[in-house]
Amino acid sequence: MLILVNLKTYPCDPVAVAEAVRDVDEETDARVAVAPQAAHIERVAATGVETWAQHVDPIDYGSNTGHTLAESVAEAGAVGTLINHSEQRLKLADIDGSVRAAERAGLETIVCANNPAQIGASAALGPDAVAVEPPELIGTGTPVSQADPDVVEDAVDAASRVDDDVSVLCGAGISTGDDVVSAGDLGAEGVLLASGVAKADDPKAALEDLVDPL
Ligand SMILES: O=C(CO)COP(=O)(O)O
Repeated sequence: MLILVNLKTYPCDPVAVAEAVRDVDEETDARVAVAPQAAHIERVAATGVETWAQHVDPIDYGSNTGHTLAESVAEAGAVGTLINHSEQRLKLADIDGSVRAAERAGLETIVCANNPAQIGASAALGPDAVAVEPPELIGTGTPVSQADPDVVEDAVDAASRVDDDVSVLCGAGISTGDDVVSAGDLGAEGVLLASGVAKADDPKAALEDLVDPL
C-alpha cells in the first residue's frame, strides 16, 4: 500500500513532517512518501524520505518562465510526481505532456482525476498510477472510501478496462488506518491524503495511526 502525503501549501514544517514520514515508513510494510511544494523538495529529500513533486509542467528545457521542469524536480531529489491534481487541473493534452515530461526525467507518475470516466481517460495515457479524488470530499475529513465507495470500485474497473498495469489509488478525507484499510478493500493500491497529516497537531502520531492496521 502506498500512502502519499501531499503537503499542498499548508503552513506546516515540511522537513519535520518529512522526518516523521521517513521514520514511520521504516516502521511499516506500507510505502509512505511525501509531496512537498517544489521549493521544498531539495530540503525534504535530504532527510532520506521518498519525495514526490506535486506537479510538473508539459515542457522541456528552454524558454519557459514560472514553470516546473520535470528534470529539475528529479535533480532536487523527487522520485515521482502528481499530475492533474484537483487543485492544479490540466487539459488532456497537457496531462499527456506532463506524463511524457515526467517519464523523460525518470519520475514515477500518478495522474489524479475527479471520477471514474476521467480515470479511464487518464489510464489511457499510460501513467504508473491514477488516483480518484472526488473534489467535494477533499479537506472534509469524510473519507472517500466510506462516503463514496462506488467511486473507488468504479475507478478500479475503469482503469483495468483500459490498462491493467496502471495502479489505482484514491484520496479525499482519508485520515485514519480504518480509512486506508477500506480503500484497500475496495481495490485501491494506495491513498493520497493531505490535511489529516499536514494539519495534525502531531503529524507523526497521525501517520502511525494510518499505518497501524496494515
Ligand atoms: O487532495 C488530497 C490529496 O492529494 C486530499 O486532501 P485531504 O486528505 O485533505 O482530503
